[in-house]
Amino acid sequence: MFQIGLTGGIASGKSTVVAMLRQLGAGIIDCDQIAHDVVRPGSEGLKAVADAFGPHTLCADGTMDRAYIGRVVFGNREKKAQLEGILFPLIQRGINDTIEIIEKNKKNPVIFLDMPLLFEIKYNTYVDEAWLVYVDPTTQLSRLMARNHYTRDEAMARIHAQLPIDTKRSLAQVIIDNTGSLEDTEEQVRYEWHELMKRIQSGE
Ligand SMILES: CC(C)(COP(=O)(O)OP(=O)(O)OC[C@H]1O[C@@H](n2cnc3c(N)ncnc32)[C@H](O)[C@@H]1O)[C@@H](O)C(=O)NCCC(=O)NCCS
Ligand SMILES: Nc1ncnc2c1ncn2[C@@H]1O[C@H](COP(=O)(O)OP(=O)(O)OP(=O)(O)O)[C@@H](O)[C@H]1O
Repeated sequence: MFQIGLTGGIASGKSTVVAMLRQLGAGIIDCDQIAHDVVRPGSEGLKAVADAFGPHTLCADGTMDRAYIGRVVFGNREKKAQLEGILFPLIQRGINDTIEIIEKNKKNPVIFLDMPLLFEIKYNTYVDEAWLVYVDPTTQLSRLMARNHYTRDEAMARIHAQLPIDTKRSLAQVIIDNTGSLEDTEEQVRYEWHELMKRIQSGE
């Protein structure tokens, strides 16, 4: 089944575009959601993170203190690599399981993997196409700060934890520019979806 890696910078609008693609009939794999699932309370993933990052990893209710871990890893290359070393294999297993389920259902002509780190972990070599949700850096910063109530420094630490958006632009086959209005983005998504259906039907 045709697989597309959908990526972008943090707060570029991946979830927003994914909602539009789901409406059009795409199968979706949300890697952020899988990353949350693998550290659910009582999971092997959360135990491994707590063993590595100490007692502050856990909130009183047994869930992972995401804000604490975020403060530790964003802006610290070694700590981020340590967390990724624990979670990536578990996330990969979750992706494979989900692809199997979607392919068995045979309801979707194409699967979009919503993967923030598609290019960072070179996963683009495993998919048929890479689509980028682009947003200009100024708009990205203001949307991230508004959505997560981060300070400018907190937002920048997260933006700089990924490849520069222009590097991602050079690696993508399709670019959806989400800088403008949601209506403008929706028009681009519809156009690219219909172009994709033509490519799949012609067997390109
Ligand atoms: C560090 C954590 C705990 C912070 O949790 P928090 O709830 O604040 O953020 P959330 O998980 O919603 O991620 C928000 C955005 O941060 C960015 N981000 C997440 N992980 C990473 C990473 N390892 N490197 C760079 N950016 C990342 C992505 O753009 C993501 O969409 C969390 O991001 C995490 O567990 N990251 C490691 C797993 C991972 O790499 N997931 C992303 C790819 S699947
Ligand atoms: N075209 C747009 N115009 C105005 N606001 C937008 C637009 N697209 C997205 N947003 C807003 O910007 C924020 C980020 O969008 P979204 O959550 O879809 O990004 P994301 O790439 O999925 O984020 P993350 O990397 O954190 O998962 C949200 O608050 C969303 O409502």
